[in-house]
Amino acid sequence: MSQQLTLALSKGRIFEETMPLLQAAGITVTEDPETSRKLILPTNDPDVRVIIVRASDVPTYVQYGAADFGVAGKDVLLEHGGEGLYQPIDLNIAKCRMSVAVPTGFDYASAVRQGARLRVATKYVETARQHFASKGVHVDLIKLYGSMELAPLVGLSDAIVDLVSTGSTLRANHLLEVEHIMEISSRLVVNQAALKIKRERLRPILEAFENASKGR
Ligand SMILES: Nc1ncnc2c1ncn2[C@@H]1O[C@H](COP(=O)(O)OP(=O)(O)OP(=O)(O)O)[C@@H](O)[C@H]1O
Ligand SMILES: O=P(O)(O)OC[C@H]1O[C@H](OP(=O)(O)OP(=O)(O)O)[C@H](O)[C@@H]1O
Repeated sequence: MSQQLTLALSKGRIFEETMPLLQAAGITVTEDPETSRKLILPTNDPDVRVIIVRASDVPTYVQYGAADFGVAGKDVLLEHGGEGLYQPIDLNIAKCRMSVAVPTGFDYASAVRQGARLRVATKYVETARQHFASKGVHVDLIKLYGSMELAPLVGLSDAIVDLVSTGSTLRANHLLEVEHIMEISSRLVVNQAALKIKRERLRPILEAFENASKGR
């Protein structure tokens, strides 16, 4: 009996950057999530389907087995905690870094030296909490769901923890990167039960992903 496989992806850069890896496994998604309103997309393989979810929801769908595997950023996986997930491959896609940034006029180093309590806005509260705790910096974390760069400009926070790639969003908002927290890329995540039950079906796909991502 053939086994159905469900892959969870988010729209945008993860979907786009995963397509060449899927193609290396002989799988083509036959509808475009940017134009289709469908959340379950067919592929050329009748046993493989792709579900479109929010980037931060990918680990949850995979954890509970609603998807057998998915692609999620390290930022998202650290916030989720990784429970129930096997993370075999760094796909080397959607690369960026997580950093602390402040308005250009704010003397972050002095504030930290003086032991000031800083208000930090971020979507990544768990990672930020660990980062500042490891440096002994006192912070009040303010949870946001997007557009972190706005927070210090309107007095919501002194600093932000956000993702940076080209730096153009920071520059456009007169913010300066003052600390590098970690490099970020996206990983393949697999439901632990699916890995056992559907091992034979998953194996060639995981191998193709691994080989294709090595060359990146
Ligand atoms: N500017 C960037 N350059 C490269 N990779 C990035 C960039 N911004 C985010 N990423 C990576 O891509 C992943 C998906 O980002 P995307 O913008 O599609 O979702 P999101 O808006 O962060 O998530 P959600 O919709 O759940 O709020 C992030 O989790 C991160 O790992
Ligand atoms: O350093 P940059 O290249 O400016 O990228 C950084 C921006 O990218 C991400 O946002 P989002 O995914 O909303 O932005 P994007 O789609 O414009 O990259 C992130 O939250 C930053 O705001």
